[in-house]
Amino acid sequence: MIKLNSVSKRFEQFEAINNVSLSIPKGEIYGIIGASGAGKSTLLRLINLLEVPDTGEVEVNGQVLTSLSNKELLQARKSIGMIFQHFNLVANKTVYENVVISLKLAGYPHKGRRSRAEECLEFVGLKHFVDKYPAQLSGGQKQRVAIARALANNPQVLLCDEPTSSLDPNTTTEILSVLKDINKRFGVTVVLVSHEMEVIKSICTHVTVMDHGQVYKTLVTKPTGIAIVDNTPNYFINQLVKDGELDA
Ligand SMILES: Nc1ncnc2c1ncn2[C@@H]1O[C@H](COP(=O)(O)OP(=O)(O)OP(=O)(O)O)[C@@H](O)[C@H]1O
Repeated sequence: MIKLNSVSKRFEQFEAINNVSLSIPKGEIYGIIGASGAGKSTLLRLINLLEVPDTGEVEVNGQVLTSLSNKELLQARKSIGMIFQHFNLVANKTVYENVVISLKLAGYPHKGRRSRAEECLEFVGLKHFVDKYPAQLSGGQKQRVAIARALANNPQVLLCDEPTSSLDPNTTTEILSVLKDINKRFGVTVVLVSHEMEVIKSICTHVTVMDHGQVYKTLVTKPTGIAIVDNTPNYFINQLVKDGELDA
């Protein structure tokens, strides 16, 4: 369970998050949507204290993060993974090194690091990519590496900041399937920030609509399921002909 109690965050004079209270139930896929600048990313970053609130309390898995010492916070953050729109991989490190980094930082026992990193890469379907560099991967593959890295320390929560916004529809489908699988198999609570309505509707069971730094409304939703994307040449031609754009 994640709880925000009357949380506010200012950037200079600008109130990016204004007195937000929110409860995110354990084991759910929770969406946050809203217009650009509504405060979605800031809200997400407040959950693991990447942004420190000016006022209010943040509680994750029964721990009030806002009351912890820096050392205790580092420990608590092990149970909160995060992925980003632009993947944030280290360019001069291999796929394997990018994943093992998070194990090293968390003080994971040296002996088990390789097998744990490989296990996570296998889960995201990239076991044979261990020696590649980020530049040699597609966007979807880069996001899978980032997911493997986020999963390495067995988090209970996965924060996702626009994870599919740089990806094409087909790859978006793949990544959403991975997120859903993580939620189902490991019971990880997924918090998904996106401006893409179809993404939010497809897998979320609860959705908060943000507006001007505040919660506008929270709804319990029924996931519509992940759309299968047809990317055959004939699909594109049929769409173009149907729309009258092309003389077949
Ligand atoms: N580090 C910062 N310094 C100054 N202003 C910031 C900072 N981070 C966010 N803001 C401002 O806070 C507001 C909310 O930003 P945020 O990124 O949370 O919105 P968002 O809903 O995620 O938008 P988008 O969909 O465009 O990413 C914006 O007006 C933004 O310019």
